Amino acid sequence: MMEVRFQQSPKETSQMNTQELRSNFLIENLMQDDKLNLVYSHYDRVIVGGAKPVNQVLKLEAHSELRADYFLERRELGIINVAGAGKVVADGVTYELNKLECLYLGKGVKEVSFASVNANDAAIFYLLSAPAHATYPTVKYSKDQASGGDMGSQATANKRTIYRYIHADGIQSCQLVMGLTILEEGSVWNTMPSHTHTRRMEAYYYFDVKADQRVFHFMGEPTETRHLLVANNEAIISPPWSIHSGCGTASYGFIWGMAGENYTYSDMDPAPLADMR
Ligand SMILES: O=C[C@H](O)[C@@H](O)CC(=O)C(=O)O
Ligand SMILES: [Zn+2]
Repeated sequence: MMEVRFQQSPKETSQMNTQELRSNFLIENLMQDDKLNLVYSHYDRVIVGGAKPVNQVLKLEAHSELRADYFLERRELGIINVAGAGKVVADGVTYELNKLECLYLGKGVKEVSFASVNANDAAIFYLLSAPAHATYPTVKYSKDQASGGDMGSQATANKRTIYRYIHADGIQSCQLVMGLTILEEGSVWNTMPSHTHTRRMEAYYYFDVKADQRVFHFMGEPTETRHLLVANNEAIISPPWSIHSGCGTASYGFIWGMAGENYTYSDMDPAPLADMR
């Protein structure tokens, strides 16, 4: 199933109540047993998806909205598994994907399916897709192959490691940039000080959030911040003009991904705390 979400202006967003914010920017129920769910965002035409195969093999279908013969006819796809051992089959080739391994599939791959190795320890695949106009090769990366970077400090409760998988110095793509961030135990803040990049939208997917914990995710223009209460395995569509930053009630991990004008991970416009409201 695929849901389509259109864009919202900064002004419109500033007038939304909690439920309106949630239904526009939060993706609940992304990961459901034996389902492949997709949300098509009109911000840079990025598709956020989730596949949780338990007893079944799940196929990536071309939804009619794409008017394409197959999903990756004019798109590229990044896949990261956040749970038990899994398998992705792409045009007959099987790729085993363990927790926090990433697979990039380029434009032109016709058949894609997802399966778990053990039904009682199912894989959970997070998917992020953007339009593509050239084919880059299929590449798999483990977490160790990703270029890492330690950020933040214990004193500001944001000691974390950033793993970049799909980016200029890693797996090559047309426009997709993708990786993940792991917070150290006791660290709860991500992306603080926060930033915007009006040249690229961003999608967040929070994982390893304990069942009784939550992340307060902050969004909005730097001078009009709002928040969303986020539980495990939920995703967020972050408009290009919005900050994206979160504070958990315990540590967690999240997958970030971007698409849009440029391909420069470090291109960020800082939103200094003193200027934020
Ligand atoms: O544009 C980059 C993204 O917002 C994230 O990579 C930031 C992040 O993972 C972090 O600071 O924890
Ligand atoms: Zn960002």
